[in-house]
Amino acid sequence: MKKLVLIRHGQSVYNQENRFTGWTDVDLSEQGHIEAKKAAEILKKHDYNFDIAFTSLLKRAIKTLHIILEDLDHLWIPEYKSWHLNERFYGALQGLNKAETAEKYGAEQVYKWRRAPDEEPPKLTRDDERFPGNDLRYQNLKLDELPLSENLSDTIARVLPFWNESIVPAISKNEKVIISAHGNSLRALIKYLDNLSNEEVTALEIPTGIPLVYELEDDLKKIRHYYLE
Ligand SMILES: O=C(O)[C@@H](CO)OP(=O)(O)O
Repeated sequence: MKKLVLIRHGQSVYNQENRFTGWTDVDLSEQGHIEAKKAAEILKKHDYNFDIAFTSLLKRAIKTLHIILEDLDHLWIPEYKSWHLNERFYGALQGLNKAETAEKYGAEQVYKWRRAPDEEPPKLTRDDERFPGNDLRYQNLKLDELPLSENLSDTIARVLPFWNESIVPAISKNEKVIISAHGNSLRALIKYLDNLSNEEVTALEIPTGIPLVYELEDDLKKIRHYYLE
C-alpha cells in the first residue's frame, strides 16, 4: 500500500479578507502560520516522514510546506515547484472581494464562478497588470499556457499531466510524497483520484492546513482517504 499526503496551504491574507485569490501571490495570514504549524504537529504525532515534496509557485503553499518540513526536520528533502499546481486562475475576479462581487452580480453567479466546473470567470486582458505574462516566474510558459481565466476543467487539464509525469513516478518508486497546493488544484486532483462526478466535485470543500492522506493500491487506485487529526 502507498500513502500520499495532500495539504491545502494555511489561511492566506486574501482568504482572511474574503478576496478572490487565484494566482495572486499573497502571504499566509497569522492564522495560516498557526495552521501550518498545527499540521506539522499532527504529522509528527502520527510519525509521518517524506522522501519528496511538490508544491506550486505561490508563497502561501511554499511557506506552508516549509513550515511543515522544518518542524519535521525535513528541509533537506528534494522539493519541486511547478505552476501546474498553482491555484485555479481566477481571471478578472482576482483581488475583488467575494461578498461585494456577489452583491454586484448575484450570489448564484458568484457560486457558479466559484464552484461550477465548466463556468469560466470573466477573463482578464493581456495588458492587465495581473496577467501572469508580466511575472518573471512564468517566463518559460508559452503564450497559450498563460491563462486569462480558468474553470475547474482547465485546472484539471494542467494538474493531471504534472501528476502523471512528475508525481506518479515518485509514488511508483515507493517514495513518500507530500503535495502542498491550493483549494482548486487539489479539488482537480481529488476529482481524478476519487473519480468524482461534476456534481460531487462542486460540493467538495477542502479545509486549509489539514493533512489529507490518500492510501493507494500498487497500481495507484485509491483505497481510502482521511484527514489526520
Ligand atoms: O480565491 C481563491 O483563489 C479560491 C481559494 O481561496 O477561492 P474559492 O473558494 O472561490 O475557490
